[in-house]
Amino acid sequence: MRRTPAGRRRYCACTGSRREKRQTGGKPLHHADIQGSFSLPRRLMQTQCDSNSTYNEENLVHLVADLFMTGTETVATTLRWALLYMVAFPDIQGKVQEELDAILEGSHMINYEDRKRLPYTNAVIHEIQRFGNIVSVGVVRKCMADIRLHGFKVSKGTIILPNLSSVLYDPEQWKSPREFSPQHFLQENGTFETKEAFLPFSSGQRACLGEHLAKIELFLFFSNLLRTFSFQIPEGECYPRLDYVQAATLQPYPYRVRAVLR
Ligand code: HEM
Repeated sequence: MRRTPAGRRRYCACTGSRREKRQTGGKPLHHADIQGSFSLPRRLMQTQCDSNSTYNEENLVHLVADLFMTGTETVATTLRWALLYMVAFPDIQGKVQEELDAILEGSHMINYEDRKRLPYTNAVIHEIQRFGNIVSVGVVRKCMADIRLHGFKVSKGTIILPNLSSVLYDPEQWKSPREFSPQHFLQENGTFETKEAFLPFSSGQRACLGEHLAKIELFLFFSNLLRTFSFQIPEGECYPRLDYVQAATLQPYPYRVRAVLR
């Protein structure tokens, strides 16, 4: 937030009552006056006077904070589950590495398109997300109107929590929902297939905005890590816990891992 030397925020006076306004000799500042004194992004300056625009400094700050929070915690937590499952199920880790070695040429820099040539690796990443189920109860939403949903009346103002675990662990959708099994995403001939019930990013109009970015990040980090290192339980350490700690997302218990250069 930009401040004047006196420490007060400076906004264009024509942006509406919610905005703090600085008076100069009794006259409110107009955005044209502010423009010269500090630099808001040009586009933001243009929308300051448009009361219908939601593109303003306050929203921008919230959006950037959202992106940092939703964009870092989620992928990092999924990768922590990924390494945990790889040390817990070394045979699956071995099969991923076999596939990476067989398909990718030595000096090839992995890119997202490569997932199409790596069905087993892709299936393992999907299973990590399904089994890890990090956003088990989705983001809190509020119903904006009286509606009927599958015969149920939902009143305006009702708080709704989408239960994503109910689909990710649905026994009617998955052969062995409580087991870590990449086969959930593989056809009999080894071809990758996703499922409608694979909804770690939720669905509908307010589904995760970062889904595509998250998928790219997960694929690139996971495949590069497994191509370079083998992950093991350090000598003398117990088999790691696979249950979760409840936080904003479902987290693995802290664990130590040994990364051996391949
Ligand atoms: C493994 C990674 C991720 C998972 C599992 C995940 C999951 C979710 C879920 C379940 C929601 C709630 C959707 C709903 O309420 O129906 C959500 C919302 C959101 N996610 Fe993600 N997310 C991930 C990564 C990211 C990344 C990388 C970004 C951005 C860089 C991001 C940005 C957002 C935003 C902005 C929303 C709010 C969307 C809205 O309210 O319209 N997410 N995410």
